[in-house]
Amino acid sequence: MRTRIKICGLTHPDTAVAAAQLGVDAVGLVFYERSPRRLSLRCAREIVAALPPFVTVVGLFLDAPAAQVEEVLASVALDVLQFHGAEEHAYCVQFRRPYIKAVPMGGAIDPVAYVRTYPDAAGLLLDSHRLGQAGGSGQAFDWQQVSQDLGRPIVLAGGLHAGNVAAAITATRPWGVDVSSGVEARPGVKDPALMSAFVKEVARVQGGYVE
Ligand SMILES: O=C(O)c1ccccc1N[C@@H]1O[C@H](COP(=O)(O)O)[C@@H](O)[C@H]1O
Repeated sequence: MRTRIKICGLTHPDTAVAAAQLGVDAVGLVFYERSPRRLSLRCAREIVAALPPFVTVVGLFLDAPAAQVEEVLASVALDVLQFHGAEEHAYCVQFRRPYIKAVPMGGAIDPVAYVRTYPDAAGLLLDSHRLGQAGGSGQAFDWQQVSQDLGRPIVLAGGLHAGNVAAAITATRPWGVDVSSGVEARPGVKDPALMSAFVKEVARVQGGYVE
């Protein structure tokens, strides 16, 4: 099975298109106010308008008021919602969109509990933050924590980059990988060369990349 790739925190149409041309499956747009990758609605619409078809657009929110999520949904064509905070199940389902729920793998967290709490999540995104922290730290967590099949698509995140993603995939066999800071020149600015190296490395570890 091919490991899907999401690059998160795109802030410019050109880099979003570059990501699509590299073959990524999904791009993430950040609507968390305290993130250096946070987008205005106008910028988000410009990115979506620039993308070719068949690229999933994921909107990242962190404990946002429901009205804010609705406001974004009313003007930006998001395919999937990513909830990265302490959002409860009833909150996540109210938008009637596919969603993925971030699991804070820092500390003594049992991801199985999240499978039960979010039975209709399209997938669980395992990130390295602790419960109550924001996530997107650029730090990896101990992949040995992902030792069992959760019976749900897993997106591995947290501190991934071209230098460690092969080991991460080998250790956890995720449905997909998600990277943000590991392909950036600086916070909020993606580096096309780092994005390319990341995508090539994912393909290489699966024996699928031919230059
Ligand atoms: O990108 C952010 O600024 C962000 C802010 C708050 C929560 C999550 C955030 N990003 C997501 O965090 C993971 C891991 O990111 P990284 O590769 O370790 O930088 C990823 O899903 C981002 O989408």
